[in-house]
Amino acid sequence: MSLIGIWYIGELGLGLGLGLGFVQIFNLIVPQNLEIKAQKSEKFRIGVLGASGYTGSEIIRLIASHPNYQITLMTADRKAGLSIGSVFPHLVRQDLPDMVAVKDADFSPVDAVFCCLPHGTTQEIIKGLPSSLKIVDLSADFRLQDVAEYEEWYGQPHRAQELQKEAVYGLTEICRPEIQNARLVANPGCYPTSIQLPLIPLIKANLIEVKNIIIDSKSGVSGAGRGAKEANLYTEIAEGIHSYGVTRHRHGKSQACFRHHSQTMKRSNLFPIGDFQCQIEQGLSEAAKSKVTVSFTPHLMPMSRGMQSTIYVEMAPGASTEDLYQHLRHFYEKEEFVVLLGKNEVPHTRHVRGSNYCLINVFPDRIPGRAIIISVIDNLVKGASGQALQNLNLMMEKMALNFNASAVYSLQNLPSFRRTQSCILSWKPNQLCQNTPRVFCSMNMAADQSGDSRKLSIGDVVEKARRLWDSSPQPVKSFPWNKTLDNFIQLVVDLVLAVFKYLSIPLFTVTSISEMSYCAHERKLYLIPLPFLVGVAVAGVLKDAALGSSPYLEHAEVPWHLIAVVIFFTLLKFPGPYYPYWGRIFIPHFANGALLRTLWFMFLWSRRPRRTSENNQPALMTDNHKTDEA
Ligand SMILES: NC(=O)C1=CN([C@@H]2O[C@H](COP(=O)(O)OP(=O)(O)OC[C@H]3O[C@@H](n4cnc5c(N)ncnc54)[C@H](OP(=O)(O)O)[C@@H]3O)[C@@H](O)[C@H]2O)C=CC1
Ligand SMILES: CC(=O)N[C@@H](CCC(=O)OP(=O)(O)O)C(=O)O
Repeated sequence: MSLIGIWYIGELGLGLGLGLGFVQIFNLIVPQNLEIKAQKSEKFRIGVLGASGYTGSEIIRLIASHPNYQITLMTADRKAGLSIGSVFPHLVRQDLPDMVAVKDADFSPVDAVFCCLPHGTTQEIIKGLPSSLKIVDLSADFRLQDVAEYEEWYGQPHRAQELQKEAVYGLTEICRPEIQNARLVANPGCYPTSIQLPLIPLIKANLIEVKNIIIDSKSGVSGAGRGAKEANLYTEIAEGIHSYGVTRHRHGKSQACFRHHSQTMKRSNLFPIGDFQCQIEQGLSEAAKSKVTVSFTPHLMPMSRGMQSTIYVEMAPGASTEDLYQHLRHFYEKEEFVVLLGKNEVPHTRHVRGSNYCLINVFPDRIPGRAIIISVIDNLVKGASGQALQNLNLMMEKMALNFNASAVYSLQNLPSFRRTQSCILSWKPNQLCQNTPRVFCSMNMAADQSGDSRKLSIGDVVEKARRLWDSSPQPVKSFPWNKTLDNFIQLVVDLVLAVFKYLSIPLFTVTSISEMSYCAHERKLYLIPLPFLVGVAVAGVLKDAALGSSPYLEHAEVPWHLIAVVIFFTLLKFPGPYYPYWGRIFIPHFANGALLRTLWFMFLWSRRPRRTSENNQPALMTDNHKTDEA
């Protein structure tokens, strides 16, 4: 029993020793494989169509501190030809190109675009964009899956029906896998975002009834865009609130109608506000797998930005508000931007100004069996540009992997790229210093207004580190940190390999002793040379057969055929104690013979004369080459 134990340990030791010996030889043969190349990260080039609008300017503000994006193109309509600083002074320190008209735009230096244009205009423009571009569209033009319904609501055929087929709805937290693979993402509107984020998980979990859902939403005036409209004048909005699109808002319910505040304008300027199967019902019906109809009334509030949706629902039989709350909390616990507040805490629009958060809470209604859900967002960030940036981050993640595939770029830079999904958007203007210059939120943004003060995320810590880095003296910044790290890693690897290399010799000795001891115990010591020599011969035959089958192997950078032989014979040795009697006498020695001969081949391989770069061709020896050499 003890002999078998020694034999078994010895066998494991030999396998380990040989494996590590091969690693060392592999290392000698292809040192360039371990070389970590410190590559300077390149940035994706971004176009913002509609940069002079509210959502466009928010995209620019958010991208200003994005480590992987750089804006190379901006368009405007009436403001074409102007600099962004002259339109939005809070962006004056940005080093950005002037805005141009879409028809004059050059899309060649662009990898992806945010399309922040009015509905209707967008389809035509997107249709004309190069098909290589990734697109996040903030308008309503690609949100409805059925183009017939688009036609019904907008009174004209959808002008990019092929694109509609590939468009993916961009409710980030719900549609993440589809967004990752998309080329064209239809960003949800602000109302549908604030409503669907709490409702879809509850409907999917059958925790609420899909009938009798009542939604009361309130929006800041920036939701209507920057264009001058009589209904959005200060005197029309201040010191009061009003509902609009009652029973017929395009996000909520289905009747051809026009934006309330346009009604004093000429009819040709009117804006259709009805989508037949509107977004909210489209999303909720998909979650419920049956038609869902909601009561939805939007309101205009005397505030520049922010949105609250108060949602009244009937709970499923047996469900409690605690169940609803716990389900949502669990559903979003790994999400950076959707946060369930503590018990009894009421979400305020003030708490999300300028941030990408959606704050949610669930309260019991006084009517038994009903619950009240409150959800707040910033309509311009989570309701538009912030979510659009989240979506582009997802879409570009795959591209980042191919971006510089030859280098270790993906390993070195992808984590930081991923982090941008959270840290870049949880950036709190006026609270944390970013890459200079600092960019402030355009509309009435004051200190402490934008973030959730309780939340100190990893993003904050990263930002602090970045601040520290930015303020470091130049010698610290120019020190070759990457190379130092590479050298350190190389040193550790060399040390580990050296330790194992010298360990493999005693391990091999122990192994041989254990195998011979077993044979001696069985009085079969005299038989050992036989399987050993057969193993030696078989290894030679296998090597020659491999080289004969593929001439590439002779000049390959790595002796794959020898590695394969080693793996085969090591595996052959592993089940040693379980072989029948004669198998235990013969097989380990047979494998040892083959392994030793293969190790010798590897040693010769590592000492073989290297080809020079001029002599780098003859991987495949053609007859011509042979003649030339002769
Ligand atoms: N505001 C919000 O809260 C939300 C808006 N959205 C959607 O995002 C899109 C943009 O909204 P928002 O930024 O508020 O709108 P704005 O009115 O503030 O901006 C519109 C932008 O589009 C440009 N533009 C207007 N007409 C044309 C045209 N015919 N050709 C080319 N460019 C044109 C404008 O240029 P110029 O200024 O030079 O005229 C401006 O840059 C809309 O589809 C909107 O529904 C979605 C969610 C929320
Ligand atoms: C206050 C105001 O006018 N709000 C806009 C909605 C903004 C929004 O949700 O964006 P989408 O239009 O792109 O969906 C409206 O009611 O039409």
